[in-house]
Amino acid sequence: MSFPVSDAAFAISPLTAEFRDRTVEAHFSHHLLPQSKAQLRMTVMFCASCFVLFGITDVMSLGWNETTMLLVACRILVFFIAAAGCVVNYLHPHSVGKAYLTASVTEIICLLAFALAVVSRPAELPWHAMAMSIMVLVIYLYIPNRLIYAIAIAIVSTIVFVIVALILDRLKGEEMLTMTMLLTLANGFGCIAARRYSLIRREEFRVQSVLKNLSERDPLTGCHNRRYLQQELLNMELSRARRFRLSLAVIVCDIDYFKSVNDNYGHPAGDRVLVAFANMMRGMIRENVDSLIRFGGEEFLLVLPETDLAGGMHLAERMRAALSAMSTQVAPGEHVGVTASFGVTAVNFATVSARFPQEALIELADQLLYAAKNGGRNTVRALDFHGRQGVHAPRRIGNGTTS
Ligand SMILES: Nc1nc2c(ncn2[C@@H]2O[C@H](COP(=O)(O)OP(=O)(O)OP(=O)(O)O)[C@@H](O)[C@H]2O)c(=O)[nH]1
Repeated sequence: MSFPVSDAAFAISPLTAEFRDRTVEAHFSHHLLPQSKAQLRMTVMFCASCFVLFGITDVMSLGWNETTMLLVACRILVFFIAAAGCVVNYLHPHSVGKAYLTASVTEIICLLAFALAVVSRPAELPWHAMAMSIMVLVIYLYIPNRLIYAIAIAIVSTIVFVIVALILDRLKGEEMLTMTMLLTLANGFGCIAARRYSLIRREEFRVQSVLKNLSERDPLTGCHNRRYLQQELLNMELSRARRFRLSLAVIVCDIDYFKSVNDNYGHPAGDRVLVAFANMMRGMIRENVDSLIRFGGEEFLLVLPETDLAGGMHLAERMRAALSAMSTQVAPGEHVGVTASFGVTAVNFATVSARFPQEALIELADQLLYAAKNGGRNTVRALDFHGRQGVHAPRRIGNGTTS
């Protein structure tokens, strides 16, 4: 996972202790999902098992009668609801919402069953108050859930418990006050600790994302860098295309006579031209599908999944035409226009079955780029990749000519 990051993207809402930006929050949740699901499974089943085990105290307190049977049945129901939630999460390993739903539903059903035990065994109210404090802490700190859901469930259940205690009228005034204060403290400390935990995990995620971006992206243009292309992206896209027998196109492009831009207008002006070129190309590709890589100084590479040679050529030609019609302001009143040369290749895994090193595809696109440079620049050269190179004469488009 990698996405362009800015400080603003990592702003956290003080109310929810989550990232304000929903996309960043979704990245964060998915990043933690395997760990959260494992923790959810373990904690929910452990809590549900303990809850069933406490059925022994129902039998010891009430004997074996209809109320006891109802309580034990409720405890077993909680266990099965928790288990069903775990199965649902196992079947939907990528769903964050189902993890939160399982946590919340199990907690609510468990608290309802607990309320029944409290009403059925009113003499043990002080013990139930202690159990309630522990349950509140478990909700805040032990079962992974959104903080706002945990707060809502813990506070509402505490209020309901206090109301039930008042109705049962088993405690003296000062006992009632002590119990309410202890439950309030459990909620306060639980909430503060859960909030801190939530903030610390998000800060860790922010640091990790920033480091990942530094290692995978070019700081000037925000494009992915060559390291990311060679170590992750190309291998991943080639494997996917091979698995589903799809086409994959690669475009390599390089600004023509870029040295003269630096020489005539200065290095900062050259930087502006590079950024403008990268932004222009980024605006023309499919978001979250295609990738734009800064391959070298003024050389860029595009990886286009599910794209054949015709599609790659069409895009390269549109980019070539757009760049040659564009000018970049490099100083007040000073504009620079540049052109670029393009090499395009595509491999179709419906027909190519032989394995080849991933560099071979880039090498062919690079050779086509240099053919475009030698052929006069501001041109697109394209050739299908067959697993071997140089089988056909490259097709040349651009400058109004196609052959
Ligand atoms: N401003 C700026 N210039 C860069 C950057 N990276 C590389 N360059 C410059 O890009 C220029 C590349 O020049 P050459 O390799 O000679 O290529 P060219 O002038 O574009 O000529 P052709 O590619 O043959 O059309 C060099 O002057 C590098 O210093 C950068 O990040 N910013």
